[in-house]
Amino acid sequence: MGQTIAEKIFAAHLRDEPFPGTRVLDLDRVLCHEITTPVAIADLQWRGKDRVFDPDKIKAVIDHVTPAKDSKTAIQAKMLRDWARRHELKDFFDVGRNGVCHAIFPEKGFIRPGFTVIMGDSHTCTHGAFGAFAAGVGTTDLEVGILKGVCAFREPKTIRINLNGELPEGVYAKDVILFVIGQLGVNGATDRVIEFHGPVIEAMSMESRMTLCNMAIEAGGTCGICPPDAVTVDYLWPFIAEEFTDREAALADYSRWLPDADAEYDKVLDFDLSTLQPHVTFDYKPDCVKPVKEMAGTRVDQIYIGSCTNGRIEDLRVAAGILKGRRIADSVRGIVSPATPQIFRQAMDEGIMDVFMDAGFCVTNPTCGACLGMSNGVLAEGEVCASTTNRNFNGRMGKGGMVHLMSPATAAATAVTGVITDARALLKETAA
Ligand SMILES: CC(C)[C@H](C(=O)O)[C@@H](O)C(=O)O
Ligand code: SF4
Repeated sequence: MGQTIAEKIFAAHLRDEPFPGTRVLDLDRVLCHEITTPVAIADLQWRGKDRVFDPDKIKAVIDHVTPAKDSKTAIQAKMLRDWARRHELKDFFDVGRNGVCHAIFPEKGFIRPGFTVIMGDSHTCTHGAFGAFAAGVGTTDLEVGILKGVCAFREPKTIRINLNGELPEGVYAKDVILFVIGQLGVNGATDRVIEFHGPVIEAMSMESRMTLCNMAIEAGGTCGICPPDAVTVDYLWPFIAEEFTDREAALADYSRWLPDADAEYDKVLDFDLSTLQPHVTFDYKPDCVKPVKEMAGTRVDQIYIGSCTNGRIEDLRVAAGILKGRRIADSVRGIVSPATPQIFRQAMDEGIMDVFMDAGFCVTNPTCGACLGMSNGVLAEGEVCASTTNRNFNGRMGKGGMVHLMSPATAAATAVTGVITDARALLKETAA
């Protein structure tokens, strides 16, 4: 019987099969941040097991609230920092060099096709964009991962989603994933891996594929996976050039992770996206989605562009394309958080930061901050935020606040008008 991508990765990493349906896998990466890892560190210390399985394979960053905003977050950061130093982790990103975990780790080339990756963070699924199996885990699994470099998973069942056609202009990966979550529902992929296929994926950059896989968890998915291809190889080339004679050789090697033609899927879904509209969420669940035009005119107070979903250079470029020569509405405040220092610098070099500042945006350092309502843009009760993030749960960005999830293009257009707006209308104006 043929295998899916996840089944191939599982077979190549199998360490043990303690019970039928459960597989213990060797891990290639254990990723850490300052919110969940300190809990694991404290417990390992308490058990007298303050050790790490491999200081090269464990990567750590302070990203959720940084620089620290109060004593609590300062202590969390210090615990991670002291631990990273104590165990001589090869890669640890502290203030000044830090960025949002799911943006900075791929940017440094840490994720490769066929890898197994865990992190104490639900959006670890992002890394599946590279053809890896990447899953968010709880504290106990994180502790075992740190200590032994293994993790137990259920046998992977996969939903295959074929994204057919060609995305219309002004429609982006975020619109695709919001639409897909709307179709699946918030539990539609629970305990399932989502394999994305089709011409829409093939045409996507790695940044867009990360946006797509990032929100697999919002449909309950363990991991979103894109098949590795020439786009993957091009993105990784600076990091893998010494391993392979040329890009063709890398592509040939990575092709072993592609699913077999006779792979068995739990479900296969086909969507033709040739007429897809920009999408936005309403209410407090990520599967409550509508075309932007049905929400047009909805008042907002704040616009947030950033996060592990949409804080990458491609996102900032799209938003700046709409903001250039325009100012945000007097009734709103705009906040942009480039997801990593490299993205920040690139945006400065390309004049994108000037566009944001001229438009009236506040530019913050790279951090999760506002995304989970912890710093740099918390909403007051009754306030509404147009946001490029991935969660619209009640109070997510501040108690009593409401979040509408959307693409960077829709967010930028909404900043200009002060109400939810289809960016294509503004783009037409620019062209005229
Ligand atoms: C802090 C962390 C545990 C959390 C997560 O796992 O998702 C955060 O990143 C989020 O997005 O809410
Ligand atoms: S940017 Fe938001 S969703 Fe992503 S890891 Fe940070 S808090 Fe979680």
